[in-house]
Amino acid sequence: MNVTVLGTGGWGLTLGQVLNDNGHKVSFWTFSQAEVNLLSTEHQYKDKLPGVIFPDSFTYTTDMNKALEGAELVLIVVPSQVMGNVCKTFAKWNPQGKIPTVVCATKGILEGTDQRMSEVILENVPWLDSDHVVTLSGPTHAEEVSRRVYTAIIAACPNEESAKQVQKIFSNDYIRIYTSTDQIGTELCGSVKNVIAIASGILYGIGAGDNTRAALITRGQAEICRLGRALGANPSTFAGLAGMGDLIVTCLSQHSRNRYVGECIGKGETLSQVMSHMKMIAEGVPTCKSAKALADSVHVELPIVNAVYEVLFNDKKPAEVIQELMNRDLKPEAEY
Ligand SMILES: NC(=O)C1=CN([C@@H]2O[C@H](COP(=O)(O)OP(=O)(O)OC[C@H]3O[C@@H](n4cnc5c(N)ncnc54)[C@H](O)[C@@H]3O)[C@@H](O)[C@H]2O)C=CC1
Ligand SMILES: O=C(CO)COP(=O)(O)O
Repeated sequence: MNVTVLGTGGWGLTLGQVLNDNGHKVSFWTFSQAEVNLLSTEHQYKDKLPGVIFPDSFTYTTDMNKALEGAELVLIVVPSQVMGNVCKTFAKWNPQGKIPTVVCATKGILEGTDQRMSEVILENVPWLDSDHVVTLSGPTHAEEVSRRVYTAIIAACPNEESAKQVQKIFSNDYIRIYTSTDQIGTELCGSVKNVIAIASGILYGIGAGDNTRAALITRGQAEICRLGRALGANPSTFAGLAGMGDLIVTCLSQHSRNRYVGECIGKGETLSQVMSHMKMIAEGVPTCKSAKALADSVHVELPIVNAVYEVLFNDKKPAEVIQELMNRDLKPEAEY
Protein backbone atom coordinates (compact mmCIF):
# COMPACT_ATOMS: atom_id res chain seq x y z
CA MET A 1 0.00 0.00 0.00
CA ASN A 2 1.01 3.63 -0.45
CA VAL A 3 0.88 5.29 2.96
CA THR A 4 1.28 8.99 3.71
CA VAL A 5 2.22 10.03 7.24
CA LEU A 6 1.39 13.60 8.26
CA GLY A 7 3.91 14.42 11.00
CA THR A 8 7.56 13.57 11.47
CA GLY A 9 7.74 13.53 15.26
CA GLY A 10 9.04 10.45 17.05
CA TRP A 11 5.74 8.59 16.83
CA GLY A 12 4.99 9.34 13.16
CA LEU A 13 8.47 8.20 12.13
CA THR A 14 8.20 5.07 14.26
CA LEU A 15 4.79 4.08 12.87
CA GLY A 16 6.20 4.74 9.39
CA GLN A 17 8.95 2.26 10.19
CA VAL A 18 6.35 -0.33 11.33
CA LEU A 19 4.52 0.10 8.01
CA ASN A 20 7.78 -0.14 6.07
CA ASP A 21 8.58 -3.38 7.95
CA ASN A 22 5.15 -4.62 6.82
CA GLY A 23 6.00 -3.97 3.16
CA HIS A 24 4.21 -0.66 2.58
CA LYS A 25 5.60 2.39 0.77
CA VAL A 26 5.80 5.37 3.13
CA SER A 27 5.94 9.13 2.36
CA PHE A 28 6.03 11.83 5.02
CA TRP A 29 4.74 15.37 5.21
CA THR A 30 6.04 17.81 7.80
CA PHE A 31 5.43 21.52 8.28
CA SER A 32 9.15 22.05 8.80
CA GLN A 33 11.73 22.38 6.02
CA ALA A 34 14.44 21.89 8.67
CA GLU A 35 12.98 18.44 9.44
CA VAL A 36 12.84 17.59 5.70
CA ASN A 37 16.51 18.56 5.35
CA LEU A 38 17.57 16.66 8.47
CA LEU A 39 15.66 13.45 7.73
CA SER A 40 16.51 13.35 4.01
CA THR A 41 20.22 13.72 4.65
CA GLU A 42 20.76 11.92 7.95
CA HIS A 43 17.88 9.35 7.87
CA GLN A 44 17.63 9.69 11.62
CA TYR A 45 16.27 12.12 14.22
CA LYS A 46 18.94 12.04 16.90
CA ASP A 47 17.17 14.49 19.23
CA LYS A 48 14.10 12.27 19.43
CA LEU A 49 15.20 8.69 18.67
CA PRO A 50 18.99 8.47 18.95
CA GLY A 51 20.48 5.46 17.17
CA VAL A 52 17.40 4.68 15.10
CA ILE A 53 18.15 4.77 11.34
CA PHE A 54 15.14 5.07 9.04
CA PRO A 55 14.93 3.41 5.60
CA ASP A 56 16.40 5.25 2.59
CA SER A 57 13.08 4.65 0.83
CA PHE A 58 11.30 7.15 3.12
CA THR A 59 10.50 10.42 1.34
CA TYR A 60 9.95 13.74 3.14
CA THR A 61 8.36 16.96 1.91
CA THR A 62 6.62 20.11 3.17
CA ASP A 63 4.27 19.93 0.17
CA MET A 64 1.24 18.03 1.49
CA ASN A 65 -0.31 17.44 -1.93
CA LYS A 66 2.92 15.90 -3.16
CA ALA A 67 3.20 13.68 -0.05
CA LEU A 68 -0.39 12.51 -0.60
CA GLU A 69 0.03 11.53 -4.28
CA GLY A 70 -1.45 8.02 -4.65
CA ALA A 71 -2.09 7.65 -0.88
CA GLU A 72 -4.27 4.65 -0.01
CA LEU A 73 -3.93 5.15 3.74
CA VAL A 74 -3.22 8.41 5.58
CA LEU A 75 -1.74 8.36 9.07
CA ILE A 76 -2.00 11.63 11.04
CA VAL A 77 0.41 12.06 13.98
CA VAL A 78 0.74 15.80 14.55
CA PRO A 79 0.42 17.54 17.94
CA SER A 80 -3.24 17.77 18.98
CA GLN A 81 -3.30 21.56 19.09
CA VAL A 82 -2.35 21.90 15.39
CA MET A 83 -4.66 19.10 14.20
CA GLY A 84 -7.36 21.53 12.98
CA ASN A 85 -4.96 23.55 10.83
CA VAL A 86 -3.21 20.49 9.44
CA CYS A 87 -6.60 19.00 8.53
CA LYS A 88 -7.66 22.22 6.78
CA THR A 89 -4.71 21.74 4.40
CA PHE A 90 -5.37 17.99 4.15
CA ALA A 91 -9.01 18.74 3.19
CA LYS A 92 -7.79 20.50 0.03
CA TRP A 93 -6.33 17.27 -1.31
CA ASN A 94 -8.53 15.55 -3.86
CA PRO A 95 -8.71 11.80 -3.15
CA GLN A 96 -10.31 11.38 -6.60
CA GLY A 97 -13.41 9.57 -5.50
CA LYS A 98 -11.67 6.92 -3.40
CA ILE A 99 -11.82 7.91 0.28
CA PRO A 100 -8.72 6.58 2.03
CA THR A 101 -8.77 5.25 5.58
CA VAL A 102 -7.40 7.94 7.87
CA VAL A 103 -5.62 6.66 10.98
CA CYS A 104 -5.06 9.09 13.83
CA ALA A 105 -2.32 8.31 16.37
CA THR A 106 -2.37 11.74 18.06
CA LYS A 107 -3.45 11.73 21.71
CA GLY A 108 -5.10 14.84 23.04
CA ILE A 109 -8.11 17.12 23.14
CA LEU A 110 -8.31 20.45 21.31
CA GLU A 111 -8.19 23.34 23.75
CA GLY A 112 -11.08 25.77 23.36
CA THR A 113 -13.48 23.43 21.54
CA ASP A 114 -12.67 20.42 23.78
CA GLN A 115 -13.08 18.08 20.80
CA ARG A 116 -11.51 14.65 20.53
CA MET A 117 -9.15 14.19 17.57
CA SER A 118 -11.62 12.22 15.42
CA GLU A 119 -14.11 15.06 15.89
CA VAL A 120 -11.51 17.64 14.84
CA ILE A 121 -10.61 15.60 11.75
CA LEU A 122 -14.23 15.06 10.68
CA GLU A 123 -15.12 18.71 11.20
CA ASN A 124 -12.22 19.93 9.08
CA VAL A 125 -12.23 17.36 6.26
CA PRO A 126 -15.72 17.54 4.70
CA TRP A 127 -15.17 14.64 2.26
CA LEU A 128 -14.37 12.22 5.13
CA ASP A 129 -16.92 10.22 7.14
CA SER A 130 -16.71 8.52 10.52
CA ASP A 131 -16.43 5.05 8.94
CA HIS A 132 -13.01 6.05 7.58
CA VAL A 133 -11.39 7.55 10.69
CA VAL A 134 -9.58 5.03 12.90
CA THR A 135 -7.88 5.83 16.20
CA LEU A 136 -4.64 4.03 17.06
CA SER A 137 -3.90 4.15 20.78
CA GLY A 138 -2.38 2.20 23.65
CA PRO A 139 0.84 1.79 25.64
CA THR A 140 3.48 2.68 23.06
CA HIS A 141 6.60 4.69 23.54
CA ALA A 142 8.29 5.45 20.23
CA GLU A 143 11.67 4.83 21.89
CA GLU A 144 10.66 1.15 22.28
CA VAL A 145 8.54 0.48 19.17
CA SER A 146 11.31 1.98 16.99
CA ARG A 147 13.57 -0.77 18.44
CA ARG A 148 10.87 -3.36 17.74
CA VAL A 149 10.07 -4.04 21.39
CA TYR A 150 6.96 -6.26 21.72
CA THR A 151 3.91 -4.00 21.93
CA ALA A 152 0.10 -4.33 21.86
CA ILE A 153 -2.37 -1.55 21.00
CA ILE A 154 -5.92 -0.77 19.86
CA ALA A 155 -7.39 0.29 16.50
CA ALA A 156 -10.76 1.86 17.28
CA CYS A 157 -13.47 2.91 14.85
CA PRO A 158 -17.27 2.88 15.00
CA ASN A 159 -17.02 0.83 11.79
CA GLU A 160 -15.52 -2.51 12.81
CA GLU A 161 -14.41 -3.35 9.26
CA SER A 162 -12.21 -0.23 9.14
CA ALA A 163 -10.69 -1.12 12.53
CA LYS A 164 -9.99 -4.63 11.22
CA GLN A 165 -8.36 -3.24 8.08
CA VAL A 166 -6.01 -1.12 10.21
CA GLN A 167 -5.36 -4.09 12.52
CA LYS A 168 -4.16 -6.10 9.52
CA ILE A 169 -2.04 -3.31 8.05
CA PHE A 170 -0.14 -2.52 11.27
CA SER A 171 0.20 -5.94 12.97
CA ASN A 172 3.40 -7.92 12.68
CA ASP A 173 5.55 -10.16 14.88
CA TYR A 174 6.46 -7.35 17.32
CA ILE A 175 3.29 -5.24 17.27
CA ARG A 176 -0.12 -6.76 17.95
CA ILE A 177 -3.26 -4.74 17.26
CA TYR A 178 -6.64 -5.42 18.85
CA THR A 179 -9.82 -3.82 17.48
CA SER A 180 -12.49 -1.82 19.28
CA THR A 181 -15.61 0.05 18.20
CA ASP A 182 -15.36 2.39 21.20
CA GLN A 183 -13.58 5.34 19.64
CA ILE A 184 -14.90 7.78 22.27
CA GLY A 185 -13.45 5.72 25.15
CA THR A 186 -10.20 5.03 23.30
CA GLU A 187 -9.61 8.72 22.59
CA LEU A 188 -10.58 9.89 26.08
CA CYS A 189 -8.37 7.30 27.78
CA GLY A 190 -5.37 8.17 25.56
CA SER A 191 -5.81 11.87 26.32
CA VAL A 192 -6.68 12.06 30.02
CA LYS A 193 -4.02 9.51 31.06
CA ASN A 194 -1.44 12.15 30.08
CA VAL A 195 -2.78 14.45 32.80
CA ILE A 196 -2.54 11.66 35.37
CA ALA A 197 1.02 10.99 34.13
CA ILE A 198 1.94 14.60 34.92
CA ALA A 199 0.66 13.95 38.45
CA SER A 200 2.76 10.77 38.57
CA GLY A 201 5.82 12.77 37.52
CA ILE A 202 5.13 15.28 40.28
CA LEU A 203 5.18 12.38 42.75
CA TYR A 204 8.58 11.27 41.37
CA GLY A 205 9.80 14.85 41.64
CA ILE A 206 8.86 15.25 45.29
CA GLY A 207 10.20 11.79 46.16
CA ALA A 208 6.87 10.15 46.99
CA GLY A 209 6.70 6.39 47.53
CA ASP A 210 5.34 3.45 45.54
CA ASN A 211 2.17 3.36 47.67
CA THR A 212 1.40 6.92 46.62
CA ARG A 213 1.98 6.23 42.94
CA ALA A 214 -0.22 3.10 43.01
CA ALA A 215 -2.96 5.13 44.71
CA LEU A 216 -2.60 7.84 42.07
CA ILE A 217 -2.84 5.42 39.14
CA THR A 218 -5.88 3.68 40.61
CA ARG A 219 -7.74 6.84 41.54
CA GLY A 220 -6.66 8.43 38.23
CA GLN A 221 -8.26 5.47 36.51
CA ALA A 222 -11.45 6.13 38.50
CA GLU A 223 -11.50 9.70 37.16
CA ILE A 224 -11.02 8.55 33.57
CA CYS A 225 -13.88 6.04 34.03
CA ARG A 226 -16.18 8.65 35.54
CA LEU A 227 -15.57 11.15 32.73
CA GLY A 228 -15.65 8.48 30.03
CA ARG A 229 -18.98 7.05 31.19
CA ALA A 230 -20.52 10.53 31.27
CA LEU A 231 -19.33 11.17 27.71
CA GLY A 232 -20.61 7.90 26.26
CA ALA A 233 -17.58 5.59 26.40
CA ASN A 234 -17.88 1.82 26.81
CA PRO A 235 -16.67 1.02 30.38
CA SER A 236 -14.75 -2.07 29.21
CA THR A 237 -12.32 0.21 27.35
CA PHE A 238 -11.02 1.62 30.67
CA ALA A 239 -9.57 -1.75 31.72
CA GLY A 240 -7.99 -2.38 28.31
CA LEU A 241 -4.80 -1.42 26.50
CA ALA A 242 -5.96 2.10 25.66
CA GLY A 243 -7.14 2.54 29.26
CA MET A 244 -5.24 0.94 32.12
CA GLY A 245 -2.43 -0.22 29.77
CA ASP A 246 -1.55 3.27 28.60
CA LEU A 247 -2.12 4.80 32.02
CA ILE A 248 0.43 2.42 33.55
CA VAL A 249 3.11 2.94 30.91
CA THR A 250 2.78 6.72 30.85
CA CYS A 251 2.76 7.09 34.64
CA LEU A 252 5.77 4.81 35.12
CA SER A 253 7.96 4.91 32.01
CA GLN A 254 11.27 6.74 31.90
CA HIS A 255 10.33 7.65 28.29
CA SER A 256 7.15 9.55 29.14
CA ARG A 257 7.31 13.27 28.35
CA ASN A 258 4.23 13.92 30.49
CA ARG A 259 5.80 12.19 33.45
CA TYR A 260 8.95 14.25 32.79
CA VAL A 261 7.02 17.55 32.88
CA GLY A 262 5.54 16.55 36.22
CA GLU A 263 8.88 15.45 37.60
CA CYS A 264 10.50 18.81 36.79
CA ILE A 265 7.57 20.62 38.42
CA GLY A 266 7.81 18.35 41.46
CA LYS A 267 11.45 19.37 41.73
CA GLY A 268 10.49 23.05 41.80
CA GLU A 269 10.38 24.30 38.20
CA THR A 270 7.42 26.30 36.87
CA LEU A 271 5.52 25.11 33.80
CA SER A 272 7.07 27.82 31.62
CA GLN A 273 10.57 26.84 32.78
CA VAL A 274 9.90 23.20 31.83
CA MET A 275 8.43 24.18 28.47
CA SER A 276 11.49 26.26 27.64
CA HIS A 277 13.71 23.14 27.62
CA MET A 278 11.22 20.56 26.26
CA LYS A 279 12.06 19.43 22.72
CA MET A 280 8.96 17.29 22.40
CA ILE A 281 5.24 17.40 22.95
CA ALA A 282 3.63 16.83 26.36
CA GLU A 283 -0.04 16.58 25.43
CA GLY A 284 -1.21 16.42 29.05
CA VAL A 285 -0.63 20.17 29.46
CA PRO A 286 -3.33 21.44 27.04
CA THR A 287 -5.47 18.35 27.69
CA CYS A 288 -5.60 19.20 31.39
CA LYS A 289 -7.60 22.33 30.54
CA SER A 290 -9.96 20.43 28.23
CA ALA A 291 -10.45 17.52 30.63
CA LYS A 292 -11.45 19.99 33.32
CA ALA A 293 -13.80 21.83 30.94
CA LEU A 294 -15.39 18.58 29.72
CA ALA A 295 -15.86 17.35 33.29
CA ASP A 296 -17.44 20.66 34.30
CA SER A 297 -19.80 20.45 31.32
CA VAL A 298 -21.14 17.04 32.42
CA HIS A 299 -20.90 17.80 36.19
CA VAL A 300 -18.32 15.12 36.89
CA GLU A 301 -15.74 15.55 39.65
CA LEU A 302 -12.08 15.02 38.70
CA PRO A 303 -10.07 15.92 41.83
CA ILE A 304 -6.67 14.78 40.49
CA VAL A 305 -7.14 16.53 37.14
CA ASN A 306 -8.21 19.67 39.03
CA ALA A 307 -5.15 19.41 41.29
CA VAL A 308 -2.84 19.15 38.25
CA TYR A 309 -4.65 22.16 36.76
CA GLU A 310 -4.02 24.20 39.91
CA VAL A 311 -0.30 23.30 39.89
CA LEU A 312 0.19 23.92 36.16
CA PHE A 313 -1.85 27.05 35.67
CA ASN A 314 -2.43 28.63 39.08
CA ASP A 315 1.03 28.11 40.58
CA LYS A 316 -0.24 26.05 43.51
CA LYS A 317 2.46 23.99 45.21
CA PRO A 318 2.32 20.19 44.80
CA ALA A 319 2.44 19.67 48.59
CA GLU A 320 -0.60 21.92 49.02
CA VAL A 321 -2.77 20.12 46.43
CA ILE A 322 -1.73 16.70 47.74
CA GLN A 323 -2.87 17.73 51.23
CA GLU A 324 -6.18 18.91 49.77
CA LEU A 325 -6.63 15.58 47.95
CA MET A 326 -5.84 13.58 51.08
CA ASN A 327 -8.30 15.59 53.16
CA ARG A 328 -11.31 15.39 50.86
CA ASP A 329 -14.50 13.95 52.34
CA LEU A 330 -14.12 10.24 53.10
CA LYS A 331 -16.23 7.95 50.91
CA PRO A 332 -16.60 4.39 49.57
CA GLU A 333 -14.11 3.40 46.85
CA ALA A 334 -16.70 2.22 44.33
CA GLU A 335 -18.48 5.56 44.13
CA TYR A 336 -18.03 6.26 40.41
N1 LIG B 1 6.29 9.68 21.05
C1 LIG B 1 5.55 8.70 21.48
O1 LIG B 1 6.07 7.73 22.06
C2 LIG B 1 4.09 8.68 21.26
C3 LIG B 1 3.41 9.82 20.85
N2 LIG B 1 2.06 9.79 20.70
C4 LIG B 1 1.34 10.97 20.28
O2 LIG B 1 1.71 11.34 18.95
C5 LIG B 1 1.55 12.74 18.77
C6 LIG B 1 2.81 13.31 18.17
O3 LIG B 1 3.85 13.10 19.10
P1 LIG B 1 5.34 12.82 18.66
O4 LIG B 1 5.39 12.12 17.35
O5 LIG B 1 5.98 12.18 19.81
O6 LIG B 1 5.86 14.29 18.42
P2 LIG B 1 7.25 14.92 18.88
O7 LIG B 1 7.08 15.45 20.25
O8 LIG B 1 8.37 13.99 18.60
O9 LIG B 1 7.40 16.11 17.85
C7 LIG B 1 6.39 16.95 17.51
C8 LIG B 1 6.34 17.05 16.00
O10 LIG B 1 5.21 17.85 15.70
C9 LIG B 1 5.39 18.49 14.48
N3 LIG B 1 4.90 19.86 14.60
C10 LIG B 1 5.26 20.80 15.51
N4 LIG B 1 4.60 21.94 15.28
C11 LIG B 1 3.80 21.72 14.20
C12 LIG B 1 2.89 22.52 13.47
N5 LIG B 1 2.65 23.80 13.80
N6 LIG B 1 2.25 21.97 12.41
C13 LIG B 1 2.48 20.69 12.08
N7 LIG B 1 3.35 19.87 12.72
C14 LIG B 1 3.99 20.40 13.77
C15 LIG B 1 6.88 18.45 14.16
O11 LIG B 1 7.04 17.65 13.00
C16 LIG B 1 7.51 17.79 15.39
O12 LIG B 1 8.54 16.91 15.02
C17 LIG B 1 1.20 13.32 20.16
O13 LIG B 1 -0.18 13.50 20.23
C18 LIG B 1 1.64 12.21 21.11
O14 LIG B 1 0.89 12.21 22.31
C19 LIG B 1 1.34 8.65 20.89
C20 LIG B 1 1.97 7.50 21.28
C21 LIG B 1 3.38 7.42 21.48
O1 LIG C 1 1.28 8.03 24.69
C1 LIG C 1 2.37 7.68 25.04
C2 LIG C 1 2.67 6.33 25.52
O2 LIG C 1 1.65 5.43 25.22
C3 LIG C 1 3.46 8.69 25.06
O3 LIG C 1 3.45 9.30 26.32
P1 LIG C 1 4.33 10.63 26.54
O4 LIG C 1 3.82 11.63 25.54
O5 LIG C 1 4.11 11.01 27.95
O6 LIG C 1 5.76 10.25 26.26
